[in-house]
Amino acid sequence: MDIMANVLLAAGASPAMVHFKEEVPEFTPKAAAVVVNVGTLNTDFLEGMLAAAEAATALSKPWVLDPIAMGGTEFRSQHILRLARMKPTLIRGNASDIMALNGAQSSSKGVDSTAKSDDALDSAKSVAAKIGSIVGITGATDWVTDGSRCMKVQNGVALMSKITATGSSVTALAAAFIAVRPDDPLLATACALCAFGVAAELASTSAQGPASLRVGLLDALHYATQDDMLALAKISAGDDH
Ligand SMILES: Nc1ncnc2c1ncn2[C@@H]1O[C@H](COP(=O)(O)OP(=O)(O)OP(=O)(O)O)[C@@H](O)[C@H]1O
Ligand SMILES: Cc1ncsc1CCO
Ligand SMILES: [Mg+2]
Repeated sequence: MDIMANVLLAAGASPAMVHFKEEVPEFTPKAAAVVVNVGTLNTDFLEGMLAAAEAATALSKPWVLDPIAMGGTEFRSQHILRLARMKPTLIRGNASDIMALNGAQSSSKGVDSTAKSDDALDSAKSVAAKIGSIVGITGATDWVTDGSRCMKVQNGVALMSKITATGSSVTALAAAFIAVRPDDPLLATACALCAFGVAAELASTSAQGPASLRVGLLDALHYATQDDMLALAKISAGDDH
């Protein structure tokens, strides 16, 4: 929650961490987009998540789902599937999460993926087509698909996987980008993944390890210019690996 909220602030968005179901009806109309992140799932959070997903849908607001550790436990899988069937605008996960969401046996190491993002692209396409959501997979290469159209992003540094919740943070950043371009959530998601990866690249030149990369990533998201982004962006259309 800390890094997610700070990533949003550094990038110019305005986070609000609202979990209690009683607050959802009043708060959702004030949000430009809703993030449902099952990272530290419990029954109280779940009630808030279901209410928020319902409220966002009723208000035609974009909402995104981060299916962390899909397949990790029966409880988690059952409720992630229920949330996914509510048709989020975007589902963003790592390769193991997306493959498990498509029905494969979970292959994760805790919350971390043991699969490569390229190997989850078919699962992502299948989930996107079945549910009608945009699906994003992160990893060395990030992919975004709506089931037929695909975009590929090759920014970022490997050390990002040693900072907890960078995935959750980029999911939240994608929600903020979708709030700005609701007409093209696939493009907005690809741009969010790209901007996050470029910020990490800028930060990595002075980082000494995960902790200083985490600090530098927030600084770079705040200070990076449009020229920095355009100079380093590695983003393309199509699904050739
Ligand atoms: N090997 C890599 N090279 C470049 N970037 C990477 C690499 N691995 C992960 N990333 C980047 O790190 C971010 C998080 O991706 P990751 O796939 O680790 O998410 P996740 O496992 O869901 O994260 P978390 O569980 O920590 O929230 C993404 O922006 C992704 O592009
Ligand atoms: C480590 C961890 N455990 C539950 S959520 C989370 C953050 C990244 O997914
Ligand atoms: Mg990870």
